[in-house]
Amino acid sequence: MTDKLIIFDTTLRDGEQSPGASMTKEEKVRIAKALEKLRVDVIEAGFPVASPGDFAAVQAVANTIKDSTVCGLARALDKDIDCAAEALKGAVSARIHTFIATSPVHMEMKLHMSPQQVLEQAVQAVKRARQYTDNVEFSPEDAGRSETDFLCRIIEAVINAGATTINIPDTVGYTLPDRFGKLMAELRERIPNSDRAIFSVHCHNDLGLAVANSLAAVMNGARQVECTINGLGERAGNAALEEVVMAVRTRQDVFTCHTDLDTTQILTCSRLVSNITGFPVQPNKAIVGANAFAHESGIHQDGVIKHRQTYEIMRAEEVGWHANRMVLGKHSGRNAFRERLKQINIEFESEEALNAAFARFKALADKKHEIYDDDLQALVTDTLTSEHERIKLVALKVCSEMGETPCANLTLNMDSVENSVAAQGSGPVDATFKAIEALVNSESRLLVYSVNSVTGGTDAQGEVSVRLEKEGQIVNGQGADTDIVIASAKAYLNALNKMLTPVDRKHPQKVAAPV
Ligand SMILES: CC(=O)SCCNC(=O)CCNC(=O)[C@H](O)C(C)(C)COP(=O)(O)OP(=O)(O)OC[C@H]1O[C@@H](n2cnc3c(N)ncnc32)[C@H](O)[C@@H]1OP(=O)(O)O
Ligand SMILES: CC(C)C(=O)C(=O)O
Repeated sequence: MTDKLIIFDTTLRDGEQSPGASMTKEEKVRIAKALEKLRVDVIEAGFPVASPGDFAAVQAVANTIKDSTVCGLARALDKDIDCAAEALKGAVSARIHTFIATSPVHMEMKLHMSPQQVLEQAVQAVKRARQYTDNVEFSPEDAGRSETDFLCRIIEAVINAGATTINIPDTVGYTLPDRFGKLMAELRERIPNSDRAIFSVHCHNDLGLAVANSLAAVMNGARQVECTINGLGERAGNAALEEVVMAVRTRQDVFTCHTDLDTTQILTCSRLVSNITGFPVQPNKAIVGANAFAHESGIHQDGVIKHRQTYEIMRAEEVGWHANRMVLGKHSGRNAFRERLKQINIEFESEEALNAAFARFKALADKKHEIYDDDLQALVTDTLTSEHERIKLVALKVCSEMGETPCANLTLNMDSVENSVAAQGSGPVDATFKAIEALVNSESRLLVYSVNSVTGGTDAQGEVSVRLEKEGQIVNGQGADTDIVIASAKAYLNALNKMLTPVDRKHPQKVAAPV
């Protein structure tokens, strides 16, 4: 039996630091539940001292999750640590993660502290955290640019103070795999009490090396990897969980460790995170991109038909894809629909939820020849997110003709009252958004608008993402339909519904209520 590699997911903390990826408490809990089902070992749920909203989110995750350890981040300050401990009180298994920067540039220019002061503050922080839990992680921030001698001194001291996990972050994505691997080996070898802690790694992707650096560290003894779903994270992101996990699983000839993850849940997690944050997954993204297991050219197809391993190093099913083409169409019934969704790891909590998704499926099958797994994922996500919306799209008709100003005739149901309006715009989507605003009057600003084709062909579903801003509050919305104008209207309304639902947002005072 090989060693266990601990998977520490930080989608809800470092992932959320990605500009525009801010999540509500409810969204964090939904993602945490999916991560628990994926069987990640540790979920870093947030930075409790950052805001009352993040405190509440970490608390909600801690109170919900039973099978994964829930972790909260804290600077090396008493108030941060006390706050994290308070937020984590309800957790079955809790970890406090405290950090302080150790690179010369951070210590001198940011913290204005000497190395000795940093060392003493780190020790004090770990001791404080140990008063609350015996599961304490310490990170020397910017370790990738820190002096190795100082790293050895501070790590030895924090282990003596009670740190049980030592995380080595490449905070700015500066290191190279070979050197980073050697750093991990050297630290483990030189620090006399290194065997009393688990060594971990946390890499950023500024040079596109986050996964490579993480794997180099694992090859040199790291037994925890910090990563995020879809590689979400500050700036260029963190190491992608799906890539790290599948590399270790696929190359068991090289790695002397394994993870306990249920990898078949990877795709579901990826879709959920993409849907909630509004960050689409690029088609050629490893493991979870739409093309990751698609074969397009004749020679490849010929090889795969003769022997799958000619061009496949993993099976699509291992990460939640269904390798075979969908055979669902407009003549399929509810049971086939339910069965197919079960196979791609989607289950419904109620018969009503299934019926709503089935009705959409039938409407889509009338418009589209083939329904792929991607279409089903988009359709179901759309169903799940639209269940509790205050504003619903009832009807939309757009006129777009060369030489004429495009116009949109729109009917919305707002809090059970139907209203209609006509509006003009510079294009059909613009006219639609103007019509929505004429009825809702949210006074929000459109920051981002993007369209993604879910599958190939002119009858593919368009997946639209929008980002709206109002008085500092930013929300993302998604919508999918074979008609991209309707998908756009759905996405805009999805964002407005989030904005207009005044439930426990990070800045509740800024939520616009009037409809
Ligand atoms: C590498 C990483 O990803 S670390 C995590 C980064 N994530 C975040 O910063 C998101 C959450 N952050 C926040 O909400 C805010 O920055 C807060 C609540 C933590 C602090 O807010 P403020 O008190 O207004 O401070 P501000 O953010 O302006 O500056 C950070 C302060 O913390 C200090 N600091 C930074 N890191 C640490 C640390 N690990 N331990 C102790 N102090 C630290 C800085 O030196 C600075 O102190 P100063 O005000 O005396 O100059
Ligand atoms: C808090 C630490 C681990 C971090 O996020 C980083 O250094 O990137």
